[in-house]
Amino acid sequence: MDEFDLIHRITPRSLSHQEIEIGIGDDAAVYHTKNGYQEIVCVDTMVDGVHFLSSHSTPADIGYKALAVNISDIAAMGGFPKYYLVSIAVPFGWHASDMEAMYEEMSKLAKLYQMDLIGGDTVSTKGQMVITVTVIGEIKKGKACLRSHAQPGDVVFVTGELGSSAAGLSFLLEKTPIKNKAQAKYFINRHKRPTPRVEAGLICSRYHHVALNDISDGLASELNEIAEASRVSIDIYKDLIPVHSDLHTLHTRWEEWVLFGGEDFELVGSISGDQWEHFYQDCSVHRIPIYQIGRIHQSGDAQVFYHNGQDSVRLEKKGYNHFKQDR
Ligand SMILES: Nc1ncnc2c1ncn2[C@@H]1O[C@H](COP(=O)(O)OP(=O)(O)O)[C@@H](O)[C@H]1O
Ligand SMILES: Cc1ncc(C[n+]2csc(CCOP(=O)(O)OP(=O)(O)O)c2C)c(N)n1
Ligand SMILES: [Mg+2]
Ligand SMILES: [Mg+2]
Ligand SMILES: [Mg+2]
Repeated sequence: MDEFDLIHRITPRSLSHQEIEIGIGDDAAVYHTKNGYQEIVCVDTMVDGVHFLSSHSTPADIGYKALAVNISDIAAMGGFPKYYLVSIAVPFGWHASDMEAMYEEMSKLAKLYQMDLIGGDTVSTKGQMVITVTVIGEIKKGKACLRSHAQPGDVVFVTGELGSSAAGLSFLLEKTPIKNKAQAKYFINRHKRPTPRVEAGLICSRYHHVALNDISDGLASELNEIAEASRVSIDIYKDLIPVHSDLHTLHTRWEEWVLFGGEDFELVGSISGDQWEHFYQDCSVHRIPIYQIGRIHQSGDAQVFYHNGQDSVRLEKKGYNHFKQDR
């Protein structure tokens, strides 16, 4: 595999955005920015053995998820994605065809949002595959949905079922036995191919002072981030959290998947009570699932409470933590 040949092969033949002056092919990309908009930039890295297993995921799966998780971070700001850059450390065993399959899948996902690949970096590694994707998006000035926007009285919501990605991972890692192949396939797909909630994020950005976060590390962790950034407390109710109807049949510890599993890439956030009904209808019209799961409360210290019938427990900021895994 030749590096320059590879770059040539992955260079897009056409671009969706006229604002690009220089894409792939020079020392850096150059594009024009629009008046009245702000740019949003994020980057997330995925590592073989930590974020995926190359023995269980195809290059296409890996490429898809590396881009999707970054689009999800743009969605979690209420923005829309425009450009992406891909940096890869390629293990010696990989073939040009693997790389092409990976880029092809990213390009398919990018097309759904008219995103353009404008650069990246390619290196070899004696170690594991590492892929880092940067996404640049846009949002109307002052409309970003910040973690610090939650206010006492707000309704807390999520955009879809939680725990399904963790269930899929559990099947993949053979921690949960597969009894029904079609069922396992559904959950594994939720894990490998999350759909970033771009449209939901865009709707959120049209309302006043919405707080948002995407669920990568787990509901408990993301809610604690909102509580800390907004200096509020949060109450959520077990019975209101949307989960797949089969989830509880898969494992006795399914509730841990819901609260701490992560990688569902749904959005969790809050909106004022007086906007809630209108917002809910707006989402319904656009066929975006939205569920109220709790309320924001005034508080001196930022805490998250999980109510289960008579019981209520404090949800700690635990979930996926890179430096607290068994190594
Ligand atoms: N190594 C790093 N250097 C600088 N900033 C970082 C680094 N790692 C994370 N951040 C920043 O810390 C914040 C939280 O990161 P992270 O938890 O990865 O966000 P997310 O879960 O939305 O991907 C983000 O603003 C991110 O840009
Ligand atoms: C092989 C494997 N083991 C464990 C996991 C679970 N896992 C890995 S990283 C992660 C959290 C999300 O990744 P992170 O890099 O923290 O994303 P960010 O919060 O920055 O978006 C989870 C739940 C996985 N996806 N694959
Ligand atoms: Mg991150
Ligand atoms: Mg995020
Ligand atoms: Mg992220």
